[in-house]
Amino acid sequence: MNFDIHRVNRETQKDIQNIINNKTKPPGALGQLEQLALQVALIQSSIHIEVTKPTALVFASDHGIAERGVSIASSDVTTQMVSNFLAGGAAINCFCESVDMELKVIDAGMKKKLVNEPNLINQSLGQGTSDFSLTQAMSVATAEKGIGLGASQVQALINQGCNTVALGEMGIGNTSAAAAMMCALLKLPVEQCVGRGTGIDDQQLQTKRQLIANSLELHKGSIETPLGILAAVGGFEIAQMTGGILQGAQEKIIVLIDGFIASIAALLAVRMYPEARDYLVFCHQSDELGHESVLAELDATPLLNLGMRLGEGTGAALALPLVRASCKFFNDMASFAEAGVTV
Ligand SMILES: Cc1cc2ncn([C@H]3O[C@H](COP(=O)(O)O)[C@@H](O)[C@H]3O)c2cc1C
Ligand SMILES: O=C(O)c1cccnc1
Repeated sequence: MNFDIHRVNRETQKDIQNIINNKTKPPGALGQLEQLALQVALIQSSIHIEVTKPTALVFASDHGIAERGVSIASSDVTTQMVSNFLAGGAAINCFCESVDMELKVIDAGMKKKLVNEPNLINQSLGQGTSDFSLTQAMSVATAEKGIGLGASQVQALINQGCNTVALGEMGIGNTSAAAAMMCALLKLPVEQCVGRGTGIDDQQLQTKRQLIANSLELHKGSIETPLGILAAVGGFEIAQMTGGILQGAQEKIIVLIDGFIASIAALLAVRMYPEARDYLVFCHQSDELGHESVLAELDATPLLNLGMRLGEGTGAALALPLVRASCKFFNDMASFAEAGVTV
């Protein structure tokens, strides 16, 4: 799967910055919203910026490593939560509704299938990954297929007029996969990457760290490339989120990145195509250990820090009003000249 991703054109950056500086406020007084407006204006290459048909894609899949007691929940909960999403009862449903964002749920490879659910998009890569403490989570071919499937899902949204996509996930055990990927991508020890996920106790955390350290040793021959890392210790939902991010960047839309797991997909995408970074908006800082370092690596200052650690795309949905507010002030706030304000 090849992407044709270009950085934003920065020739107009000075003009855009001038527009922002001439708004009726002290220079820089809108803080991060000013950088956000600049980023969106560069992405859209326009001085009228907007959010159209914003959509959250939640990719759900299971993880063989979940059999090892690395989560407070069993893999069954992945499918149960997907039923909850489809019934409108989860946090992501509430937040999408409250910010007027469309929500789509994708089976990226759940262990337990759901039948007769017309609103569940089937892009299953299998019934969960293999246990990466024993073998590769998936083949390289499957990892590539996942990237392609995620990309096609985002392209379908773009075709319908969406210019802002949020990537979310549901997958019991996926903080183990994401943390293992983080160790491999950043060459950091487990103590700095592996956290408590859903809230495991000290004993489980020790088990999780040991398992991941041993797994990285097992896979050391195949974790030299981003794709190799995804195949060895990643997840089906992480593969599809990565593809979605890359397609969004290729098509120059706003890509909203949620918490720890989505940020690992973003890190992987940026390692594959550094140009993709320009299109990513980092929405919140999760309380999951490791997220802060991943954000620092990506030179990202998240918009929100609410002490959340949920995933599902919840942090991304909550940041959408800030993106809209940035567009609004950029388009409609009076300049000093227009308002006759002299400073
Ligand atoms: C009821 C419930 C709802 C969730 N919604 C998101 N997650 C989050 O927790 C999981 C990752 O944590 P770990 O690696 O510890 O399993 C993912 O499914 C993630 O989306 C949930 C987890 C649970 C239990
Ligand atoms: O930040 C996240 O994405 C996260 C953290 C803990 C559990 N699930 C998701």
